[in-house]
Amino acid sequence: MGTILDGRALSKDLKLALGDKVQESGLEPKLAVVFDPTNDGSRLYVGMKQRAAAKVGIATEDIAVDPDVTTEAVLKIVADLNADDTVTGILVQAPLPEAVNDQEIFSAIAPAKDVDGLGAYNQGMLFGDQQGEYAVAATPQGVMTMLAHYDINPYGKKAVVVGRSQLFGRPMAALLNNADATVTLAHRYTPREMLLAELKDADIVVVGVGIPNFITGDQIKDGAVLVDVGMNVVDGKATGDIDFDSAVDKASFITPVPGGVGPMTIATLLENTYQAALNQNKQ
Ligand SMILES: NC(=O)C1=CN([C@@H]2O[C@H](COP(=O)(O)OP(=O)(O)OC[C@H]3O[C@@H](n4cnc5c(N)ncnc54)[C@H](OP(=O)(O)O)[C@@H]3O)[C@@H](O)[C@H]2O)C=CC1
Ligand SMILES: Nc1nc(=O)c2c([nH]1)NC[C@@H]1CN(c3ccc(C(=O)N[C@@H](CCC(=O)O)C(=O)O)cc3)C=[N+]21
Repeated sequence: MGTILDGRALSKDLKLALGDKVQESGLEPKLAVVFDPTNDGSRLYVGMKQRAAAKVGIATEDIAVDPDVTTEAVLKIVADLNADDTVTGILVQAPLPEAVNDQEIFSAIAPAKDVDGLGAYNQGMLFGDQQGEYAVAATPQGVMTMLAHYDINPYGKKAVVVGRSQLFGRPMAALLNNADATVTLAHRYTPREMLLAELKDADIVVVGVGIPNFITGDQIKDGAVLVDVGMNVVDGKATGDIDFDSAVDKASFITPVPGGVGPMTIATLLENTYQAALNQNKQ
């Protein structure tokens, strides 16, 4: 049976250490969270992020947008937060209402306050594998932290990332590439046979498409590392994109859902928020 990559336990340790760092720093980080309160997922995840922030000494301020809000109105909200010196980090929880172009909003966040690393500046730094201080998207960065914790080194490995969103797949592929894996980035238009051939050959598979049990044990190589980013609700329960029961015996390592990538995302967001406050204080 594969070893469980226990994101919940690791995130607890990270948050404990972070709480100490925040306290010792004397900083007062404040994270502004812009979100659509009519989206059930956003309400749930924003609530989780705020409770976790409070525990490590990071203040939050929520800014709920109206369902009929325009891109212009959200750009104004972001501009005001950029100009507010008491706000050290800004998180725009995706998705915002239909009419809003999320990517345009991410890129309007001042790079130093873009704690989710989703704006063009921070993503550009990541894609160029640039040196220096910049925030990396919390979900893929959390996955890398988890791999490192379990001594899983992507160097020289074949990695397949399924899903290519700005939030997950694109930065995930960039991080694995920067770590010297050979990376395939699959998506909706990857022919089924091509995807299956890639999966059979992959040492590391990271999946986030939003389809319950999209990947099954028979599709993967013996001893593969499986990371499940998917977060679906099936019969009221959090369910991933990997069919855990059929995959666990073939994998060398596997993340559970819940308790895998999700908690790592939150811990990483908080670390990014502390780091942003620290960097702003240096200037
Ligand atoms: N645990 C966590 O911390 C997080 C979990 N999530 C979860 O991860 C999942 C994906 O989220 P997100 O990236 O934001 O979602 P998006 O809807 O933005 O992206 C979904 C991606 O999956 C691809 N896709 C859809 N269908 C298929 C298919 N049949 N075969 C291959 N690829 C396919 C899409 O391809 P195309 O680009 O061609 O349309 C797209 O790139 C969701 O379940 C979400 O809840 C997301 C972020 C954080
Ligand atoms: N700008 C932005 N940044 C994000 O990071 C972002 C986003 N927008 N939009 C939506 C997705 C989704 N997401 C999750 C984070 C944690 C859990 C999480 O902790 N899940 C628990 C389970 C929760 C449950 O039981 O339902 C777990 O996996 O153990 C889930 C999902 C962050 N996202």
